[in-house]
Amino acid sequence: MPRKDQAKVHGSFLLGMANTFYSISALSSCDVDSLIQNVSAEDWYPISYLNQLFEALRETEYYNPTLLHQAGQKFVLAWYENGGRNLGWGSIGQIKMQDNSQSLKLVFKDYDPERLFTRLLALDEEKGYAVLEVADMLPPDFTRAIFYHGTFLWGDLLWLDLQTEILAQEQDYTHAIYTYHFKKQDQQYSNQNINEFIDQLCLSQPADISPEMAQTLAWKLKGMSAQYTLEKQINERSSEMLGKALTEQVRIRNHLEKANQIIRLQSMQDSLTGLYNKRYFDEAANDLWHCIMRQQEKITIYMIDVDFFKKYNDSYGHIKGDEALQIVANCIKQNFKRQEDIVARFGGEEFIVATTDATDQQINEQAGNLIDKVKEANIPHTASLVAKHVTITIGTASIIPSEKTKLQKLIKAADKALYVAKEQGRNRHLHSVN
Ligand SMILES: Nc1nc2c(ncn2[C@@H]2O[C@H](COP(=O)(O)OP(=O)(O)OP(=O)(O)O)[C@@H](O)[C@H]2O)c(=O)[nH]1
Repeated sequence: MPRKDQAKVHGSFLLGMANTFYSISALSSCDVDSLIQNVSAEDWYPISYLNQLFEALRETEYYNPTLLHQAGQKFVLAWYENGGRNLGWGSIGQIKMQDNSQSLKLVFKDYDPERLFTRLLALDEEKGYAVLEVADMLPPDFTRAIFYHGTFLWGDLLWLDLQTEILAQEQDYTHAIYTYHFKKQDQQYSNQNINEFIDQLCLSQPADISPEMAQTLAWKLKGMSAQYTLEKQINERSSEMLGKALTEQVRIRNHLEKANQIIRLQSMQDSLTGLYNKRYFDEAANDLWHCIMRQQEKITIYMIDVDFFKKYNDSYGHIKGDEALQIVANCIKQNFKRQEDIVARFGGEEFIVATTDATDQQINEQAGNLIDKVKEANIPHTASLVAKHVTITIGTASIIPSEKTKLQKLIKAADKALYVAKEQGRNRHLHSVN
């Protein structure tokens, strides 16, 4: 008798595990047959050999299903799979066999008697055979693939045959009663007398399921199958709904983001000219003020006012007045293009710019250029008292910010310069000397 962990495997063998179910059940009985023809069940393989074999198998295009290693319930198996190759390992946990001093004991493990029907039809410890009946939802092809026409050593039990009685056929499952025939391993049994033994066994121990029992089982299994189908449907439906909900959530979020962006933009923009509004200017100029204070540079404020704009509105109408303001706003935008320049509509026909222009010359140039740009825009203004086109007046003031000074004071100084420039005749620029 071989040691339990070095048990000898007799005959051919093909084992499929649940996770390889698809590849095996996809084979027809005929395919399984031809595969088994080439199976060579071998003695125990040492693990080092197995490792070598694993490596070799990776290089091989085709190979046959072979039990590479088995110790008790644990096994390692290689098999051919649709032109590819596969290796499996696992254990048989459902039924555990124990060998207690030569006598056979069956221990049912991990069994839910409510779920499956199992019973020992026959057990002869002296002769060493057992017949086990199991009702399951495993399709016969799968079960046959596990035990197909081979002998399988299970503990010290040799599996001999499998008979199937179909109870019910569902869309996904065949509910069946499987009758497993085991015998205690004994070297004296050749393949031939094993077959004789099976014949005897089948004759003497037919699986007897009463019609009532068969009906109860079929009903139970149908219930399980229906529950499974329902769960599957619910899962599919809930994932579909979840998918839709997530898509909707993303859509709403994008929509909200866009809306927020618009609101943010609207809250800082003047709708007529597209320039920043006064509120934004106050915040941004304040930041610039503190930044410039740290760097001890100059900050300059430009106050820009359209001349005789009331007269313009009176002569050309409010809509034309709006258009004129847009053109002037555009000229200002074109004139102050540096990143740190803050250009805003201060209110009405008045605009404000904060820059870091440092020298009087730079300030004069910028203001002069802007006056020229507005002139070049050539917006007719026959009611103006200083030109035939729209003109602007600019007042500027600059300072190196400090804790003692205030931005508002600088704006006031620029506004004062604007006022003085207006007094001096408009269409000009005046820089505050303070
Ligand atoms: N079309 C139009 N007019 C505006 C807008 N905002 C303010 N105004 C007009 O701008 C004019 C400003 O008039 P005033 O403050 O007297 O200034 P002004 O006529 O330009 O005179 P000076 O600045 O002294 O040259 C008013 O008639 C306002 O109605 C606007 O958005 N669109």
